[in-house]
Amino acid sequence: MTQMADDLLFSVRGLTKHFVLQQKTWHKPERVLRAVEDVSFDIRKGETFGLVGESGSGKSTVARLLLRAYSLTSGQLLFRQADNSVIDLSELDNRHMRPLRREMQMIFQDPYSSLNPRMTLQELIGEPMQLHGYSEEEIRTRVASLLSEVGLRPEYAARYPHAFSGGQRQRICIARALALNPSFIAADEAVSALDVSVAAQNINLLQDMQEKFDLTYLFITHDLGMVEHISDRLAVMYLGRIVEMGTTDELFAQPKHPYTEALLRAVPQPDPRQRNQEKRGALKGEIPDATNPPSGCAFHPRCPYATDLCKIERPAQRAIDGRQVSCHHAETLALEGVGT
Ligand SMILES: Nc1ncnc2c1ncn2[C@@H]1O[C@H](COP(=O)(O)OP(=O)(O)OP(=O)(O)O)[C@@H](O)[C@H]1O
Repeated sequence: MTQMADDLLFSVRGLTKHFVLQQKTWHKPERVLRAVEDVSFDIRKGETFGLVGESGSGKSTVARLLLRAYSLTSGQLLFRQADNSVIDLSELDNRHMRPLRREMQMIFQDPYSSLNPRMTLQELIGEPMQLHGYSEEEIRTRVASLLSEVGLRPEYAARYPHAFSGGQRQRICIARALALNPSFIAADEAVSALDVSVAAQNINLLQDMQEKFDLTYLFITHDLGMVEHISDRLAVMYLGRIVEMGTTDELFAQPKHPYTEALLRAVPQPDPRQRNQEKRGALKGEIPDATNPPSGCAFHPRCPYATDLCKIERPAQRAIDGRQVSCHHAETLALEGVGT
């Protein structure tokens, strides 16, 4: 039988996803896009694990791999099922994944496009239950209770999504995600499109739901400011790899990877003394092409601390002060965090 520590929901080892891009001209060789490369982490039961990094760093691909919306190029993906048994999802085909899908759900950034405008809230939230054979009566009762759980009135069930604001539509998505009583929800930029105050309300709702229904979250965002209050632990991704991983408090207070420091610089600071965006370590340039990654450390072309070694040799991931870091100079750099 497959084993993992009792307190874990997911144990991910060597997760890798390459997309083979077909060339338009037949005589050109295929190009391989390394979206996720040798990523390992654990997600503990009941925690919120944050995944941060710029657009294109591979966050959504990791979430889709965890839910097995994509096949893996390689790696191991252990998951604890509702009956407490552990299963390796990496080898399962669609048919064997089907019964497991109810335990894992995803919420996306854009509540406008992820809700079918021609379906009522009753149909939208009830659909997953219908697919799993619930009776009409069970569905009606559960939709009404889910609507009130997410702060919407049960009588809204007959309405269509266009009648609701962006924040309310996101709540409809949350209700739909909760319909089958999952143990795990991946929230992919779930509140990024919302105004700050509406985003904060929906984060509070997610936290309330987590406590009430014993949920474990993977919370994905490009905005470090968003994860500070919701995530227990964080992994920072750059060009398909995790460059730093640790508790949110530690990463914010004292980053050990220059990329984490640079992302922290972009977090708006309420304290005017900390508002200088041009400080040492501010992020310049763009994330490189994942079909042609830089040599050595992939971050070296943008890193203010890069040395010749960084250009040649890719740093291994090492444990430093209880954190996982891949930077040649992590022990010697005195990087700046933000006051928490
Ligand atoms: N289905 C796909 N086919 C080919 N390439 C893909 C596919 N999905 C993602 N990619 C590529 O994989 C890389 C990682 O993308 P991914 O969406 O996982 O990043 P991300 O960090 O979630 O960014 P974003 O927030 O923009 O989605 C990108 O270079 C992207 O273009």
